[in-house]
Amino acid sequence: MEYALDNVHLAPHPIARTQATAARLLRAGAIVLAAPALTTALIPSQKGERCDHCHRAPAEGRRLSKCTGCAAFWYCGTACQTKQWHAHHRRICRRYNSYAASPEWQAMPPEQRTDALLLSQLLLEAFPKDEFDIAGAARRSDAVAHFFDLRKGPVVPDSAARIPLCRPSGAAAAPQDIVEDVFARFGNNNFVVQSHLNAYAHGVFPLASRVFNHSCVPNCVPKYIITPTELVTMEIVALRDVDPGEELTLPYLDPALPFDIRQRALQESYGFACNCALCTFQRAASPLPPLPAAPAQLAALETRLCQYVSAHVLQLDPSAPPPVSTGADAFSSLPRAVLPLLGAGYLPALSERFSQASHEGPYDQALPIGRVLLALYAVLYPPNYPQIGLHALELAKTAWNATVADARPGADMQRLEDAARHYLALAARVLGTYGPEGDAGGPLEELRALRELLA
Ligand SMILES: C[S@@+](CC[C@H](N)C(=O)[O-])C[C@H]1O[C@@H](n2cnc3c(N)ncnc32)[C@H](O)[C@@H]1O
Repeated sequence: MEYALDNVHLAPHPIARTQATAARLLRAGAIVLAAPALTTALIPSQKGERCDHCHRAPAEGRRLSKCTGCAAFWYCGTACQTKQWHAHHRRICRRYNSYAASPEWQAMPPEQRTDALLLSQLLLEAFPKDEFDIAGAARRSDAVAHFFDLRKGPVVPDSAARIPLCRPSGAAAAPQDIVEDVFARFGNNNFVVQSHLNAYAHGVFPLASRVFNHSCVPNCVPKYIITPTELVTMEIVALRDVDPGEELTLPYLDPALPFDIRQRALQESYGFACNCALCTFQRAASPLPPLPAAPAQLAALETRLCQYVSAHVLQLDPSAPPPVSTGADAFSSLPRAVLPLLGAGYLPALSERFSQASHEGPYDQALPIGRVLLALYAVLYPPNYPQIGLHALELAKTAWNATVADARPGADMQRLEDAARHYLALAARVLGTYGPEGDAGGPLEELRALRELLA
């Protein structure tokens, strides 16, 4: 199989079959590859909220129109409806409601319903005339050819192989071996489609799946471009400058998840043991020492973490000198004393505390919590990872809110404004690298608005 890839070479890989390497110097923010979707399906909570074809949410004052046949698919216009009708919907429109009312469908959890529909659609698109000939289907469409060139995931449990399908009436049912052949590639290849990091659909993007391996210290991330009347496109963005010949990797899961959870998920869903630099570091550090029970001791560890990050990774405060990087990954020279902060439970609890304080106030008190969270993100995520940018934006908004809502005699307005500007500049750098994606508005718009307030 030949791939027309300008920025990427496919080179052999001892375990993962192939790896993508940079064909030339790729700068931070470069779009390494644009991969169109073969098919997508909205998650249940988004049905009726977005167009089932192009995923646009209706503009204010506008409504989506329902398919008059099944009243279960929604479109932003006739162009989208016509495209989806011809792609697959005409064959299942009449069957959809009895399918969705069936006990098998009702028994499925929401994510599995999305995958069941995705599987039904993919079979309809790959075999429009019910001929069920994989070689013939691959000859007709590059995307289908790329899909059948994907690796299968670990063994599919029997129950999952019998996932209920929405089948067209009066047509030959896809043979079970073909259904299983297709479904076996779902768990380790498909993507959760997001807008501003909020999941809203599942999608099959065969070219991206064929090309990129995983790392918990990735140098690229996917983002999703919503275009009227088109299926969503995935763009792979470089997070930093990548030298020619370096492997290009994506995160298959959130690198900030605890080490053992990442390992288990990668083994169960993707069939490999991750040996990236972060996993190697965390494997050597296991088992982690427990978190101290005394609040003062915990606070001392948090201070130590922030000192390390300020000195070597990221300027946490406007008045601090720029960090002196060690040149290695941020976690590799982490002081042993702060290892308890990498334990399961600490990050989610800290994130919850920040979220609560930054929404309810007092905002000034949310800032030190958010600063520790930023330090932890700077250790666990690679530079320019979008979560760092979104969190820096939240910190900037929290500091600005503190200047407005917490205004009181003696409050240090200048310090708060300086903090807001500092976090805003960080957010702009990171989110600027990630670039526009997803729904209109969103973080880049919020950045612009806050910049005007601070001018
Ligand atoms: C989305 S595909 C990636 C493309 C893959 N190289 C190929 O040739 O199709 C996912 C599969 O690639 C392999 N893989 C991806 N990242 C890996 C890694 N870091 N180490 C070992 N295998 C990996 C696993 O077999 C996984 O199920």
